[in-house]
Amino acid sequence: MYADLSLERFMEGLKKRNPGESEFHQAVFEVAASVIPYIQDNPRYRDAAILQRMTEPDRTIVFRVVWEDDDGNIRVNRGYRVQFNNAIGPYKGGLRFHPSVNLSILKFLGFEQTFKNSLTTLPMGAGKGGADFNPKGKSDREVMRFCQSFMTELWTHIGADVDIPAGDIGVGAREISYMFGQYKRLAKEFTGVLTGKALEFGGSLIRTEATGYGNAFFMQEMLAHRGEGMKDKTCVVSGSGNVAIYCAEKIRQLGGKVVTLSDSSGFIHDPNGIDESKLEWVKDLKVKRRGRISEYAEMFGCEFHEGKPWGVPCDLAFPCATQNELCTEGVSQLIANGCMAVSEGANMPTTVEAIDMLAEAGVMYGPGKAANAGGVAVSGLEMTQNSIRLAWTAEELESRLEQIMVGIHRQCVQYGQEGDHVNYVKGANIAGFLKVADAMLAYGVI
Ligand SMILES: NC(=O)C1=CN([C@@H]2O[C@H](COP(=O)(O)OP(=O)(O)OC[C@H]3O[C@@H](n4cnc5c(N)ncnc54)[C@H](OP(=O)(O)O)[C@@H]3O)[C@@H](O)[C@H]2O)C=CC1
Ligand SMILES: O=C(O)CCC(=O)C(=O)O
Repeated sequence: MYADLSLERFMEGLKKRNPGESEFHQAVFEVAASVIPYIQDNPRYRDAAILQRMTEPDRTIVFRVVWEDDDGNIRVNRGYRVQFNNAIGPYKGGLRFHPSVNLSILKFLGFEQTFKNSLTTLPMGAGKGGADFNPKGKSDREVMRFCQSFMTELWTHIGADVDIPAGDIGVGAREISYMFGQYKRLAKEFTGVLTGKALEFGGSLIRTEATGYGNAFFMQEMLAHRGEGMKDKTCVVSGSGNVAIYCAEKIRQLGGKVVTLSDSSGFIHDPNGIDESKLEWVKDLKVKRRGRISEYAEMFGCEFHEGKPWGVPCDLAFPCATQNELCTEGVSQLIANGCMAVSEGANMPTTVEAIDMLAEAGVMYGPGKAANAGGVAVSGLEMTQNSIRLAWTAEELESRLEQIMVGIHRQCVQYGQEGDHVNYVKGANIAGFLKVADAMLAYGVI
C-alpha cells in the first residue's frame, strides 16, 4: 500500500491532515527527509506504516485554565498535553508557558521528543504540553494560582508510570514546585510524577544544569571527532534562560570563551568573556530578579544590541533560546566569520534552509534532538532515583550525563557517516527512529 512512499507525497498528506501547523510540518519534514530513504531500504517499516503512525500523536488533551489575578480579574488560558508516543516508555517531556504556545508548537516539540528520548537509551516515551500563559510580569501568587488551576485539570492524565511532565520555556523550579504540590494534594500520593523538582522533595542534582551542560559536552564530542577542542574557542550563545546559562557555564569550564547572551529584547556582547562571577550575576538576574539581559550591559560596561547575536565573530555557536531563531541571514554571518560548528541547546532553533547552508559550507551541525538531550536524560535519572528512593551524587550524575552525550554522539556517527564527514541530522533521526519503530513493530497493529 505504501510502496510509493515519497517525501513529497508523505508531506502532502501530513499537511492536509494538520492544516496551518507550520512548526509541526517543519519538524516532520526534517525527520522524514532522512528517514524515508532508510524506510525504502527496509520495507518492514514501510509496510507497517510506521512513519505515518509516528507522526500522529497517541492523543491530545486540550483544556480551559481559569485563574484569578491579583486585582481580582478572572483570566482564561488554554492548556494542553500532547501524549505523542509511549512505545518505549511512559510519555515524557516538558511543559511550556509562553503566549505563543499553540498545538503546532507542542506537536513539533512532542514529535522531536520521540527521537530525542530514544537517543538517550533510557526507557522514555514522548510528550509535551503547556499553556498560552505568560509568566512574565506576574506575581508569585498569580503564577501559583495559574499552576494550581492548570494541574487541577491535568492531573488525571498523568502519573509516574503514565506521563511525567517537566520544565521548558517559562517553566522552572518555581512552577514545577507549585504543580507538584497541587498534584500531591489531588492524587493523595507522593510519586515522581514531575521531574525538575527541588532537592527537598525528590529532585535530582544536576537536572538544572543538564541541558546546557549536555549541549557543551555534545559540542566537545563533535570537535574531538575532528581532532579539535573547546579550549580558547570564542563562543556565541543565544538565550539567557536555563539552557543558555548552564551551556555558558560548561563551555567556560571546558576552556571556551562565551561573549554573548540574549533574550527576546536583544543581546549583550562582552568581548572580555562572561566569567564565573558574571554568570553568577546573570543567574540571580534571570532566576531571582527576573530582569532583562540589557541590565548586564549597564552592570559590566559592554554593548547591548537589539536583534540576534549571530553577527558577532565566533568559532562556535550555541542557539539556546527558541525555535527558528537562526535563519539564513544569521547563518550567512556565522559562515562569513569562519564559525566551525553549531550545537543546538534549543529545540529546532535553525530553519530548514539555514541547516542546508551550514551543510554546504561544511560547518558541523548538532541538531537539538541529539545535542540538547541531556536535560531529559537527567530527568530519566531523576525518575530512576525516585523509583529506588535514593539520591545519587552530583559527580555520579554528571559523569552519567557525559557518558550519555558521548553515546548519543556515537549513535549519530554510526548512522550518519557519509564519506569523510558526519551528517548529524541523518544520524540522529535514524538512530532515534529505530528503537521506537522496532518496538511499534513488535506490538503489532495498534
Ligand atoms: N529546560 C530544558 O531542560 C530544556 C529546554 N530545551 C529548549 O531550550 C530552549 C530554551 O529553554 P529554557 O532555557 O528552558 O527556557 P527559559 O524560559 O529558561 O529561557 C528561555 C530564553 O529564551 C528566550 N526566548 C524565548 N522566546 C524567545 C523568542 N521568541 N525570541 C527570542 N528569545 C526568546 C527568553 O527570553 P525572554 O525572557 O525575553 O523571553 C530566555 O532568555 C527552548 O527551545 C526549549 O524547548 C530543550 C531541552 C531541555
Ligand atoms: O526533562 C524533561 O522531561 C523534558 C525536557 C524537554 O522538554 C526537552 O527535552 O525538550
